[in-house]
Amino acid sequence: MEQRTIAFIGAGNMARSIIAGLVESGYPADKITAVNRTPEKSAAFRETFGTNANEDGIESAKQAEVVVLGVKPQGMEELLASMQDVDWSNKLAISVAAGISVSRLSEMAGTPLNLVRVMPNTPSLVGEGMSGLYAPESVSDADRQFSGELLSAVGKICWVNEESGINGVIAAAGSAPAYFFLFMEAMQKEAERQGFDKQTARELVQQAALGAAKMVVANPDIELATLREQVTSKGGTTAEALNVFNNKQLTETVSEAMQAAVRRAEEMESLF
Ligand SMILES: NC(=O)C1=CN([C@@H]2O[C@H](COP(=O)(O)OP(=O)(O)OC[C@H]3O[C@@H](n4cnc5c(N)ncnc54)[C@H](O)[C@@H]3O)[C@@H](O)[C@H]2O)C=CC1
Ligand SMILES: O=C(O)[C@@H]1CCC=N1
Repeated sequence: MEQRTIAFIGAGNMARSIIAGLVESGYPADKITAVNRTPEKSAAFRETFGTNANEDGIESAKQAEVVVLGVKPQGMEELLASMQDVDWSNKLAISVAAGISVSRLSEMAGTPLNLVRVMPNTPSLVGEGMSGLYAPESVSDADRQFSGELLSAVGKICWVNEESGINGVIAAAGSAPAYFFLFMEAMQKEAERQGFDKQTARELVQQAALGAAKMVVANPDIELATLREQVTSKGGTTAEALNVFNNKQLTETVSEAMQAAVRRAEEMESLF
């Protein structure tokens, strides 16, 4: 892929996941700058990943060809307002923030940004990210291609044609690792209750999750329902467990949870 200088401003959990995946994929660490207000946090990027790192978002943005805005949505307005001296005209900006539109980000910057919105997720850390991207028509093919390749270096990508599609990506992928972690946490707890030590309980659960995910990936032509049925012997144990999930309306609960994530993203659009 093309190698441009990239500054990650607000290098926290999400930016760290992308940076780790990028460096692991062979992107030159010296083309990456991680900026965090806390010196210990920025130093950790230098030490762990060999990237440049500092606490000066404005200077780093000025020097970079690509600026990834990685702060929390609550901090975005303050960050962009502090960057009035940055000449955005020849830069590609990438925002990973939930709930802030392209037009709102430009308003915060006080100038029309050449901006791609990305909704990544933390498995980017291990090269298994899933990112949704949205670019307004004004973004060039070269910048679209670069953004797509950047996120492809840390996982899979999909483009959405409407900006509202980003909120759907949040519900199905951005927030989704947390759903699976919660499910696994609950399973680990119960396995411990049933007598396994913590480490064994975790191994039982994580390996089952990994195996299930790998089976899904390895069998794109087999419906998820069929994979489920293959585990479920008539009159057996799985059927009993699934009955409990169905009686407690797991499917409806999952829908409600995903809808709540979308609603919150929409709400944030009016807050920030
Ligand atoms: N954590 C996740 O799984 C995902 C997060 N996102 C988005 O990523 C963004 C960041 O989220 P996290 O990484 O979880 O938050 P975080 O709190 O871990 O990272 C943000 C970092 O920015 C630093 N920071 C704040 N203001 C700064 C400034 N003016 N200059 C330099 N550094 C500054 C903070 O010290 C913090 O370390 C959010 O907008 C969120 O919507 C998107 C997809 C997934
Ligand atoms: O919880 C959040 O708002 C962010 C966006 C997707 C994952 N984390």
